[in-house]
Amino acid sequence: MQNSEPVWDYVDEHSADLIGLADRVWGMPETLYAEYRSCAEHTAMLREKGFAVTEEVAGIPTAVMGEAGEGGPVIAILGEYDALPGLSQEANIAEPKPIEANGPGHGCGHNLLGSAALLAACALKDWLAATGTPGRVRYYGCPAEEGGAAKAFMVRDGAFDDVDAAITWHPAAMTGVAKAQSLANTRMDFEFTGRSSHAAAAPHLGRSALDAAELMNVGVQYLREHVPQESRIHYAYLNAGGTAPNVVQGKAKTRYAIRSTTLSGMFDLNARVEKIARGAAMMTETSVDISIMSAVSNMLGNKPLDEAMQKAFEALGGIAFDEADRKFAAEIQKTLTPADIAASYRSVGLEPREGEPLCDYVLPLELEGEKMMGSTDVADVSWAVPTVQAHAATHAIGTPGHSWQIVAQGKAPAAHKAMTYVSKVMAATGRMLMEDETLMARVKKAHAENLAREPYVCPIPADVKPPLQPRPAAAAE
Ligand SMILES: Nc1ccc(C(=O)N[C@@H](CCC(=O)O)C(=O)O)cc1
Repeated sequence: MQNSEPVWDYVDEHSADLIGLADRVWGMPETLYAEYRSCAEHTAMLREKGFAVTEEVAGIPTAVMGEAGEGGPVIAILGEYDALPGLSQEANIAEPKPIEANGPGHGCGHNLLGSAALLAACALKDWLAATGTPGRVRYYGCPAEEGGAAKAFMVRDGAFDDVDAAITWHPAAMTGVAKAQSLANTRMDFEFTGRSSHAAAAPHLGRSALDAAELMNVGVQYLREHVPQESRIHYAYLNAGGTAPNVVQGKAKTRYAIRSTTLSGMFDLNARVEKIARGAAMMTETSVDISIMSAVSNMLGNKPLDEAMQKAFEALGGIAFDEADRKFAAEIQKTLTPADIAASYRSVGLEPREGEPLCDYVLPLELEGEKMMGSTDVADVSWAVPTVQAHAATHAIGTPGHSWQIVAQGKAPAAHKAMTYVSKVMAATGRMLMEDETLMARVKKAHAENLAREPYVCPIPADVKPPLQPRPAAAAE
């Protein structure tokens, strides 16, 4: 049973347009600061819906902001539209089939994320206008969540300085308020420089940068025993020096992701990994250049905001999937292992169940699941302003993140239902914040208490700029 809520009709009025946007963005997957076409689509939609548009937020060409309303509190709704490399996949089939070999794909559902956020902003805009309520709603189109920390750069640039609270969501297997838990994460690059030489004729004259990179990795393997349990350290080779074994490699480059449950813990860990890199350079008589590519904080929670959003979820009830939705989700589940399916339940604190392809209920707020060990740049917004995040079931229970199965389900009717649904949850939460001054006061008090415990230090050094990508020729005017 759905109780009535003044903003929901406005969501329904705009939902067809925004579902169209989600499907178009699905079809033009763009990664890490190259989201020129997706951002242009979001910008055009903001204009069509009558928002005042600010382009290139924080100097990032693929970030956009739209505002509507006057006076009152400022509520930010955060959207994303970046895709992932290597996950190209056709829609609405339950077998792996890339559209373009090794091409990008929406493997984290950000085509839905951005569109549903913009839909919620449209509904709040109409409601503000219809009721004459003082208040402003902003849609922030944020690029490069996957590794680019765009929101952290936007926070650093002051993009949220006059915002009172932020609302967002993420596509998921289960529906409910997202627990405020994520790891702070620094992406640090290590470029070793040695001296190349003939590996057989004059090895004694060479100094191997590849050896240095490998010794650093070995050093970090030993470090793992002596770090707090919930740390994560992983790496990729950006340059292994070349393909010729008869060359002493003069250059090698790795990228590390260094993660911890707290900001201060991450800063400690960063310093320890840096020491190992310098040790490896010393051992091999090479030099190392260390730079931070991007970094995000851990997520801060806000109990009064979580409780307000839970009310919106409960007023709305679960997502009304139909038999066709369940049938396709069941087909997808056949491509998953029992462990995949059990993991979805355990992550939210439920015992695994059989014969349930889609989540059509709302999780209770008290349910304690497993800690989320990933990272997100929403966390930096959560330090800047009180922030709440919803999860809505856009895909079959058990679907792993960053998989072809997410892409395949990314413009299915079930995903569209979840998108409209979660827009209603976000719009209702925003409406409560705009109307209820005592709620806003409690939300702000909880936020101030969080910051009093540990102040925010931007995890990105002052001299590091976002790794922007040039505008592709095809997208130029
Ligand atoms: N609700 C979610 C938010 C983020 C992610 C995620 O996979 N994030 C990436 C990138 C995170 C980052 O910005 O450091 C990661 O953890 O590696 C997954 C679910």
